[in-house]
Amino acid sequence: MTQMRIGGACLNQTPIDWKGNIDHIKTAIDDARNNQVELLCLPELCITSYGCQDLFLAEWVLEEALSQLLKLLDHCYDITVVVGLPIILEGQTYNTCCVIKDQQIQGFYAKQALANDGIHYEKRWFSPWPKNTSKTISIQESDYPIGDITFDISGLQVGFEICEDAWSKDRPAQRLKEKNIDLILNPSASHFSFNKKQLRDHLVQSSSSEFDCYYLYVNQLGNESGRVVYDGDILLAHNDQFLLKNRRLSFSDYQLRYFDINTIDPDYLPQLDEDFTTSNEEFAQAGALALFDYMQKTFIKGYVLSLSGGADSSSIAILVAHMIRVGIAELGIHTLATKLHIAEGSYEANNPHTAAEQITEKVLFTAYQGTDNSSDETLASAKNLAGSLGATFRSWTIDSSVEAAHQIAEEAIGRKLSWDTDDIALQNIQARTRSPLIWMIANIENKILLTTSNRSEGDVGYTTMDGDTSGSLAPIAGVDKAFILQWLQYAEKELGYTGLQYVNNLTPTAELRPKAYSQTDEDDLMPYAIMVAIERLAIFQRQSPIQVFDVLIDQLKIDKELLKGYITKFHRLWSINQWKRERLAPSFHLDDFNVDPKTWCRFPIISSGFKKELEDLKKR
Ligand SMILES: Nc1ncnc2c1ncn2[C@@H]1O[C@H](COP(=O)(O)OP(=O)(O)OC[C@H]2O[C@@H]([n+]3cccc(C(=O)O)c3)[C@H](O)[C@@H]2O)[C@@H](O)[C@H]1O
Ligand SMILES: Nc1ncnc2c1ncn2[C@@H]1O[C@H](COP(=O)(O)OP(=O)(O)OP(=O)(O)O)[C@@H](O)[C@H]1O
Ligand SMILES: NC(=O)CC[C@H](N)C(=O)O
Repeated sequence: MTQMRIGGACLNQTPIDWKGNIDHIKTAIDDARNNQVELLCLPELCITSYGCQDLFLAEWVLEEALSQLLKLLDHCYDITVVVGLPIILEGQTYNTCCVIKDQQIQGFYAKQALANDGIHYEKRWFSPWPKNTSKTISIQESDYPIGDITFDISGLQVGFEICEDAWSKDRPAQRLKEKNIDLILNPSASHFSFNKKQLRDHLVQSSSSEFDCYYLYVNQLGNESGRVVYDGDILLAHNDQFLLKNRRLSFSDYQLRYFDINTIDPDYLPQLDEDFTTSNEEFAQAGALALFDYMQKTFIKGYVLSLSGGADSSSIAILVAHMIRVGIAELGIHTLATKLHIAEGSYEANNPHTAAEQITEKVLFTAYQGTDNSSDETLASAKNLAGSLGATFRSWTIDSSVEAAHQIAEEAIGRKLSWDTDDIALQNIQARTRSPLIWMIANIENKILLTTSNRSEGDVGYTTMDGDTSGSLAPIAGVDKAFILQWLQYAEKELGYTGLQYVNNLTPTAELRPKAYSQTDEDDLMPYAIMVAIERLAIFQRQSPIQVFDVLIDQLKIDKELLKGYITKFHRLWSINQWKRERLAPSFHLDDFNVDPKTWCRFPIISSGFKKELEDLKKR
């Protein structure tokens, strides 16, 4: 029974940031060595970073990755390190991890099952390694084994699964069991989505008993390349028991956890950190982390937000403020400020509460842009919320610009505009008039304009293109409106953002029609709860309109014709608005699906719009 201190380190990497990535790797190795860790596992593809996309098709990237690996060897003294990188062999690129023991390469395990569903497109870049085979790769005149291989590390028999390998039916672990492997290492890049942690936990725990081994799982961390957040799990299990479990979604560059396996010390206890459990907790932390990494990695000076006092824009203001507050709590004031490029001396270094407000004022610029159709309630809501967070807040009206646009358009078309004939155009010009002003502030302040699009709006195109869609990052476009509404209640009551009390008492409205029309989103569309139910079946579960109807007629207990109307409206609006989804700003993947064509959901821009299927539904 080989006793050994084994460890895992999650890393927050960035595509082709060679220096930054290697620095994180070296720091984690030093930390591990200083703590007498003998075997350290790092995440999948951590030299290049996982999200390099088509850069993996560029030969120079593969060459540079190998050259970085070779430069890293010297640093791997008195320790065994598992480090991930792409490797090219006989014209094929493989997703591998390299085992380095005391500065010497021992070989490369190559991934067999490539992740190619949901947000993953690995088959575009990599070839799957055929099971039960291995080859030799020559690097600088030395030969190393590569493929479906295992390693003897100081008497410990070690095998691998790289991320998707473990999620596939024909798992390498089944064959590793036959080889009496002691330890399976799983370097991963497994993206965050609500409640997915439970799947990972189950995978690691059950693998340890099913394959009768220690199972160590190490995930990538943070918003690596713009859209996707990685949880940074470090999990170790044996005999169905967890021995290591860290708190996910850390703001640190890396986290290290280690454990002495096969120890004879009966008092040596599992080290299990408290973690986020609910989707509400996860949304707050993952959203804040995604914005934090976006800001620190792009070197921008902060965020600009057109703040209406309604649910969508307010939820984004909270996420930005939360980024600063949890960042201070985890990293301390100075480190958080440094990472956000905030000058020392511009905040109180010893008072977290005051510093949070001072940093929020610098990072977040908000503006209320009223029209005749805006209400006192939304203005008060926006002002109070911004004030409670310490954000910069300005208020102005856009009526004169809207009026000027009316006059020019009326002259151009030779008639007066009216709400009876030009409803949508008159709504859209207001949303569009807000856009140039708030973009201008973003330009002046060198900040990113956040767009407030949510997933429900994306479904049905309930948003003005180049108006309220304006912006270069859409933090909440991955979640539906019903989720946002209930999350705001949670944020007020559980996270202590009491400035939300006004927001939480408003009914969602675009405030684009004159007040006499008393416009609400749900009157324009349908109840959000119904839209979310239709969306889940039609988009996530890929059911036909009739299949959606058959499920919901039992579930919702609403009038048959009314339900048919909602389903028809959803599909009609979904189809004609694909072009809009193609133009939404990049968003974070947070739920188990999204409607962003660049990640989870592809749909034709031109289609029949479910013509036959909706006619069939009518006859149901
Ligand atoms: N297939 C296609 N491919 C490419 N482009 C296409 C297209 N079909 C129409 N278009 C173009 O798109 C234009 C229509 O799109 P767009 O101008 O965005 O406007 P549209 O989608 O017609 O209207 C915007 C909707 O969003 C609602 N809204 C707006 C703003 C804020 C809020 C809120 O909740 O606060 C709600 C508003 O009440 C209205 O129902 C057409 O005039 C046409 O030029
Ligand atoms: N009076 C306003 N001042 C500033 N921005 C506004 C104003 N009205 C609308 N906007 C911008 O347009 C976006 C779209 O409006 P929308 O109504 O969809 O969102 P919301 O107002 O944040 O939430 P809700 O839909 O719950 O009212 C807002 O999020 C905001 O960015
Ligand atoms: N990198 C991967 O192989 C990821 C795929 C895996 N199914 C996950 O999401 O965790």
